Amino acid sequence: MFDKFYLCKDKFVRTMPKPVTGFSKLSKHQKIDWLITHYFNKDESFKDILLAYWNSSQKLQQLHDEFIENTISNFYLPFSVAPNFLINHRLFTIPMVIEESSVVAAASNAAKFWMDRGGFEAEVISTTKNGQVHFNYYGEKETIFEFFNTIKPELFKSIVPLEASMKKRGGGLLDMSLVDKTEALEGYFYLHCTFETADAMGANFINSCLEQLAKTLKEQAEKNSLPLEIVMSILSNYVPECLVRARVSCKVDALTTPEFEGKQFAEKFVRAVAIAHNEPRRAVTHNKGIMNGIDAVILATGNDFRAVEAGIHAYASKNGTYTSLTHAQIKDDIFHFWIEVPLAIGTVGGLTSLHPLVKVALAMLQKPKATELMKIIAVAGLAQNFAAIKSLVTTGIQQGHMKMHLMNILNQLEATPAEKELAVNHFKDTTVTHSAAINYIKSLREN
Ligand SMILES: CC(C)(COP(=O)([O-])OP(=O)([O-])OC[C@H]1O[C@@H](n2cnc3c(N)ncnc32)[C@H](O)[C@@H]1OP(=O)([O-])[O-])[C@@H](O)C(=O)NCCC(=O)NCCSC(=O)C[C@@](C)(O)CC(=O)[O-]
Ligand SMILES: NC(=O)C1=CN([C@@H]2O[C@H](COP(=O)(O)OP(=O)(O)OC[C@H]3O[C@@H](n4cnc5c(N)ncnc54)[C@H](O)[C@@H]3O)[C@@H](O)[C@H]2O)C=CC1
Repeated sequence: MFDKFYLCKDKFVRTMPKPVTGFSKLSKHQKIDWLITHYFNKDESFKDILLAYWNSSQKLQQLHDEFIENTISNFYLPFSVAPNFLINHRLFTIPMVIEESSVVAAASNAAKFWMDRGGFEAEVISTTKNGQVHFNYYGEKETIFEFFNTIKPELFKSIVPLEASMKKRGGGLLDMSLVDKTEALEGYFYLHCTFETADAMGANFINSCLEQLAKTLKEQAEKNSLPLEIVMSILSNYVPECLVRARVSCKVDALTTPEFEGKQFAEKFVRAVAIAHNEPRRAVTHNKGIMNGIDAVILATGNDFRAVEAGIHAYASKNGTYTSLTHAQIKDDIFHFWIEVPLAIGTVGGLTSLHPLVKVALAMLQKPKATELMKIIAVAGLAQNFAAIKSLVTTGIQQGHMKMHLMNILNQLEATPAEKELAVNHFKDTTVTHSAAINYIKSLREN
């Protein structure tokens, strides 16, 4: 498999396999064979695994193959649902795609809890996206600002054909301004452009507009003998003007359950959120719990989770310190809990109309507009955070999480269906730990 071994600091190290050219032009089978030869010591069992995940429908498999490049197989994640989400008085079952046990149970648990207490309220605060044309200019500042103001109508005109359809949908380029960043970086300016993109996330639409704007800017600069150099044109995934808020509230007494007293629970809960507001080490984990919900719906609805993640974490740091995305308070004996997150997502475009399971997810959500989906996603994040904090300040996270994780441990131990049934019963009233599960299965097998 490897070309040769060589000695390095008294250890034998295997050399890297040879680089390959033209890999992208090989067929799928050839790509797999190349990998099996060069990385798997010709062990065909790896090939069997890859092939076992191919879809039996050739058409469906080809669709997946063509989503990205150099595809060799499919990587499954569970497609799950969390029912009983009452959002603005409408009941939803939310599709979730995630690998981590207990997330869906937690979302369902929080949904059920709040359904009995009036449900979630959600509102979209704003929907504006943005992008920049970054350029270098080392001349007089006054000249470039004057030039920009003169050619602004020309810039708008240059993208008219590109935005015609988007305009019909109520979207398009909203405005443009010239930003001077020379204090941060010598000679650095950018055109800051704002857009509405209706039901699309809009990345490709915005990028096309920006590239045309850059071209026009360059042409006009040349006409006016202005020494201006375009560096790049790209949308921003920081979208603090594309914001959604979701909230729950109820009387503190209404939080009382057989396990805990409402006032004490609410105070501890508010304290936990305050800790996340004041300590970045906690804030990161707190927000990770929120992203459990958000990412799962983003994935199920075919949206771009990298874009959403990057934007949300930047928003969590907007005041200079990384902090909680959720807020909680008790006012006049009412418990309030809310989230505010930027979400540039789409219900058309991208993968949304291509992946058959995304179609199922969007149909399950009653074919939402992008603004509706923003609300649902924010609610999923809030619910997830509520469930996690509820556990953290009462039973601790491990009790519920490990109860759900038990099946993964049993699968690792290759437990039989009978062993699984016995183990689930055994751990109903006993805390699950990895070693406790191993010992239990061991004891079953010894007897
Ligand atoms: C795990 C639970 C829900 C158990 O909670 P429980 O009270 O033991 O649940 P239950 O068995 O009494 O069932 C009540 C309801 O919970 C849901 N539920 C319950 N079990 C299931 C299941 N198997 N499948 C689907 N739904 C389930 C379901 O809605 C069910 O109602 P029903 O369907 O019976 O009418 C609870 O302990 C919980 O919410 N824990 C929090 C778990 C969590 O947050 N997990 C995320 C992973 S940990 C992490 O990554 C984030 C973290 C924690 O670090 C973030 C942070 O620090 O902030
Ligand atoms: N930095 C980033 O976030 C980047 C993301 N991307 C990718 O771009 C994709 C998203 O870009 P989009 O432009 O949204 O997708 P897209 O390129 O599929 O375009 C969506 C198109 O749908 C049409 N459309 C039909 N009905 C519409 C409606 N009701 N509202 C709005 N548009 C409607 C419009 O022509 C619109 O331009 C994602 O796959 C994302 O991963 C691409 C480049 C960079």
